[in-house]
Amino acid sequence: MPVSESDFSKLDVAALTEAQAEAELARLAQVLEAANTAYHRDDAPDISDAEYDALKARNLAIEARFPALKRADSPSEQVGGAVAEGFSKVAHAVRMLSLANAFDDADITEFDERIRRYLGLAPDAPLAYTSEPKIDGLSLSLRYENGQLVQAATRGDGSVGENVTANARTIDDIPQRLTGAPDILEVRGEVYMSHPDFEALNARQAERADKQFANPRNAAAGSLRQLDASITKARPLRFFAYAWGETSEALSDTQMGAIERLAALGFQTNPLTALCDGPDDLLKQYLRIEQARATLGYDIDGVVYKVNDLALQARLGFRSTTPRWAIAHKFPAELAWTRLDAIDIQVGRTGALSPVARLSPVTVGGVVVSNATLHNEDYIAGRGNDGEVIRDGKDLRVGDWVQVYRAGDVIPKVADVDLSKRPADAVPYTFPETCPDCGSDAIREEGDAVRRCTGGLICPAQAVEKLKHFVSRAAFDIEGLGAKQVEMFYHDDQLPVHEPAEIFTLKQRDAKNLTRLANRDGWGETSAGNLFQAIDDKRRIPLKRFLFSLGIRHVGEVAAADLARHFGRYETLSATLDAAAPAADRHLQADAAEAEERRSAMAEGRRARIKPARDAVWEGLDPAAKSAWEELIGIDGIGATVAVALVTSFQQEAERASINRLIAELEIEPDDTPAAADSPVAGKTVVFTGTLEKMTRAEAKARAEALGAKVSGSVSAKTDLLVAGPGAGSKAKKAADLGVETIDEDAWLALIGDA
Ligand SMILES: NC(=O)c1ccc[n+]([C@@H]2O[C@H](COP(=O)([O-])OP(=O)(O)OC[C@H]3O[C@@H](n4cnc5c(N)ncnc54)[C@H](O)[C@@H]3O)[C@@H](O)[C@H]2O)c1
Ligand SMILES: [Zn+2]
Repeated sequence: MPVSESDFSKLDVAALTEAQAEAELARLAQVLEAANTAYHRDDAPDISDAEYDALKARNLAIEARFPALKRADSPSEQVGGAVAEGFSKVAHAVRMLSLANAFDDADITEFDERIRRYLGLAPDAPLAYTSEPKIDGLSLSLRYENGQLVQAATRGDGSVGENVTANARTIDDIPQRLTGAPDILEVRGEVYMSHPDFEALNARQAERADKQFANPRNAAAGSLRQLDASITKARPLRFFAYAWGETSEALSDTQMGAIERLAALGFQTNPLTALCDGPDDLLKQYLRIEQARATLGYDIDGVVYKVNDLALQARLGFRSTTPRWAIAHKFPAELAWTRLDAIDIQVGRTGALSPVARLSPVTVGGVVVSNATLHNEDYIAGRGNDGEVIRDGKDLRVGDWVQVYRAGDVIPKVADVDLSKRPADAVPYTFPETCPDCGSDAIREEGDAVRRCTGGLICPAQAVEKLKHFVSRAAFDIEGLGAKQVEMFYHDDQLPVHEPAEIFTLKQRDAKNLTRLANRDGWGETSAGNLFQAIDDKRRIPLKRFLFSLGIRHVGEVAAADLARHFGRYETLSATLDAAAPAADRHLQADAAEAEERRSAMAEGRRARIKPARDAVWEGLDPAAKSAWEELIGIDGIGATVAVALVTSFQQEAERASINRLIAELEIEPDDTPAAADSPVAGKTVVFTGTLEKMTRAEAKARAEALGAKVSGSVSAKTDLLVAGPGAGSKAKKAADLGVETIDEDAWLALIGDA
């Protein structure tokens, strides 16, 4: 496929023409500038660090291939972002730079080779480095004159930073006064926030309905860069010193010596700082620090290596934005190791027992992760959905050292386990065979990876989840009655709500109670009155919302809307479900018969005869049941799975009784698509087949439905019209057999007035 001009952002750098490269550099300059502003100035990044790093690397690669195209405002020449408004500016006596990045082992060997070349050192000449964690916070420069802290500044764009002196004075780790320090000393390091402090801050913010911080780095940056220093004071910030700017006399002649001197002056320095004698040693230290990452209690995003000898550092000097004598070896963005502290079982609305990993918090891809899904019992045991071996068959145990994986916005997963770190007393996890909530048997049906509680309505966990679903946004959406309130009423002795119908009897029951809701703690006349009013407002409800709110397995918003559109009225739907019940049974029997046939065919070494096996089961079924069933599964978007789930819950006595109690409280609005009445296809059942050339199948369906037609997936006696494009097969034949009118796409467009 030819790549259009606007698509070359996806092109390989090696494939770019000069013109494309120029346009791409312009695009990258703009995108990176916006990302820098969001990240550095507003402390609210809108792309992930990995995405940012990839864009930056792409920019560099294009510049390397087309040096002449490098822009005056090239992102590779810039550090950080501009000073935010409201702060006074501080010009740095010595620029505050960034660090070059390394992502794999080869980058580190190259780093060492480059330095040796630059200095003219033989490959075997000794060359020592320091290695230290790369703290994920923001850098700060502290200026001391005659031992007094006189100024604190952020990095800003590297040359000019923000004056945050008053803010820095509120941080306990930062000494106000030094003894025995050079007359002029600029100490540089990282301001950061610990995990527990970060969590407590976000909890406090939530209580005040204030903004949540995505990760400790953003929280630290947002807290330090406050125009009102009393806000900074209330935020528990910390500081690690690891570098220096202007000094009136040298701190030491080595990096390590300088760090020790800073520690002696009263600064916090990182205890994992170590001296290494070459790339191999650096990589060992990298692994050590990566493994320690989850237990540090604060975020690090890599390991920094620096040439130890300060005289050599001076000879190596700087590129435009980074020193030649240091490099940041970054951790992979989406992976992190941490401890599996516990496995909890959550019971869902449909009874599914879902195992959840409770993890020691670790930041992965810019987000703190403390929970991850473990899918189901097979996954914990090291088996995939089809019984295949996963993670080399390694199971997961409480206490294990596990690798957490997170990509984009997906729920974090546990990807791997390090058996060498398994505690001696770790035992295989036994998945519960009873519901942790109600004690009912939890069983696994054949072919289902999930174990389910059989308690149904008597299971509190299921009941509460069902209620939460019932009041959710796309369902009844009752103002003032969210997940929290539902949970509260579920456990309330005076005014309990155990099923949806009881929501609608709250007001009436409350009136009979000695202590009225309005007189309870946290409530008043107004709030109780508002709640009852909001509930009354939802007594009239559109059919599709009603169906969705029932929380029947497989019946999501789309299926609910399809059903509502097809049946129009609740009574029609429920009558069809009742009529179809014997057929749904047969369908399940046919599935069982098919499985049995497959098994015996396999054992007998012959080909399975699926169709005859299934067909035999259907013999002698009441035609009314069969036609109701066919109507159901003929609805576009509704398959046998949905149909069985629907019929089963409507046949389940307790559940049906609960639905009937609910209906008694409601007025269900029939679904009649507006503007449909005057269309020639309104009320008609239409089937599309073959290739449509002027529209997609989805468009055709949406358009037909907007005009009040019902779109079905299969041809039956109830079909009014078949629209057949080229390649129409069995459906066209069946329509001809049944005498159903068949037209082509153009005739269809003419009929609905779209030609
Ligand atoms: N998501 C976004 O939109 C976005 C935008 C801009 C930048 N970023 C992220 O910010 C980072 C780039 O910013 P950068 O230029 O500050 O580079 P950097 O953070 O990768 O490296 C330089 C910084 O590391 C810090 N550091 C921590 N520990 C250190 C130590 N022991 N020794 C020396 N320095 C140490 C210093 O503050 C220094 O300024 C990248 O991780 C990038 O992904 C993200
Ligand atoms: Zn249960």
